[in-house]
Amino acid sequence: MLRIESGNGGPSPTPSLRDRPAKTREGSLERHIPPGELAEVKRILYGGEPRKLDLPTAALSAAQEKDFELQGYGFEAALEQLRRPRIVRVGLIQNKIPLPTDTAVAIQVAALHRRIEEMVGVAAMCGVNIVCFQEAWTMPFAFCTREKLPWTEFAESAEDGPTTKFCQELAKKYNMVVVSPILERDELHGGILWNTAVVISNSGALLGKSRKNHIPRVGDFNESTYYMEGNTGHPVFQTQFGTIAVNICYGRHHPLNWLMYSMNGAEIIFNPSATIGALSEALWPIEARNAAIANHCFTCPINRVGTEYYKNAFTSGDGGKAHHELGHFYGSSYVAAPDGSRTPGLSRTQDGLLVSEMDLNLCRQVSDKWNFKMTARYEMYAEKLAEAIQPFFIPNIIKE
Ligand SMILES: NC(=O)NCCC(=O)O
Repeated sequence: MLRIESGNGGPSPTPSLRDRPAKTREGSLERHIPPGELAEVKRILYGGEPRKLDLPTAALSAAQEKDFELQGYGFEAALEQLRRPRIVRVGLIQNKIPLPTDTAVAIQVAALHRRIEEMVGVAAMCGVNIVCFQEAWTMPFAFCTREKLPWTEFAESAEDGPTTKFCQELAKKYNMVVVSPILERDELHGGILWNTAVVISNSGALLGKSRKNHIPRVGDFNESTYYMEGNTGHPVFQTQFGTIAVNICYGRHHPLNWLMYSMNGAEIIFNPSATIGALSEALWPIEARNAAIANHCFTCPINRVGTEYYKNAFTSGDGGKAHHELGHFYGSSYVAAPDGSRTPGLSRTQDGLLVSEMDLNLCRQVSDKWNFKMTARYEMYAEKLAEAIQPFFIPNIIKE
């Protein structure tokens, strides 16, 4: 069952940031820092502020009517002589599950399809070229329960499951690349499960899939009960709009995981996630932003919103009381650029669509300035890592 949070009941007017409750840290800054100081505080915290996009009025009204936040920002790059600007609009979608978790599986999936369909419709009005949804977007994040049924029934074929077919229709209809992270059932290999992002070209063709490389063993994120570490490596997908990769949720904590997508040429790395406030909210603004800086690329972390309620209580194996909720998913999806600048985050509590316009030429421009790829000592790290993974590794500690 889903706990309904206040403000969830229907369309609400869009107040100015100063009147808005503290749903984001940017909202708090806007409300409490004197306007004269705000620009300087933002410069220090965020680097250059991306420009606000002028989104179509029809899109803004549709978002308001359908009760989700719509924000748009644009990142600038310098004009070059030999390359045209490579402008792409990326859409990130964060959402609550619309129905209680004990509703029939097929009805929950259908309701999520309907919700995403209306949000993608608005993304199309905003000229979005590539859209990405949150981790395991077709289901509640029920792995905390350690129960198999009914949750494993949400798993689908990445190649021809109903959700992939649904996304292919959206991709064709809107000429949009769709990144669809699902729970995958792999019929070719004994029907086992994976946590997988399916990537669909704007033509509607299936481009491929990328499986979650790092499975959490923290708190109630009991995902290792359901699926193993992915075996697809670090694929990148060359689309008409740019070269993209998907680093699913917990992979965000592993700098080398980001690096490997970047090594394969990713210009935009999506990070569809499901994570909760008590665990990771302080890490959230740092990790993907740092990855954008370190790898000269754009990063796009997305987190779901809301608190999901489970009928059967589960324990955390820590002697504490059994409980019915994993925690509060705090949304706050954002985009970070290679120069360290970033958009404000979407709401901590409300469904939202973040539209970001980026000139991908910025990746090489920042790389030429900071030269992290050139100055890195990959051969030294590779040699040391090869040694460090040996069972009888001797750390290089210098003692008196
Ligand atoms: N979905 C997932 O991997 N969550 C783990 C918690 C986190 O990485 O913040």
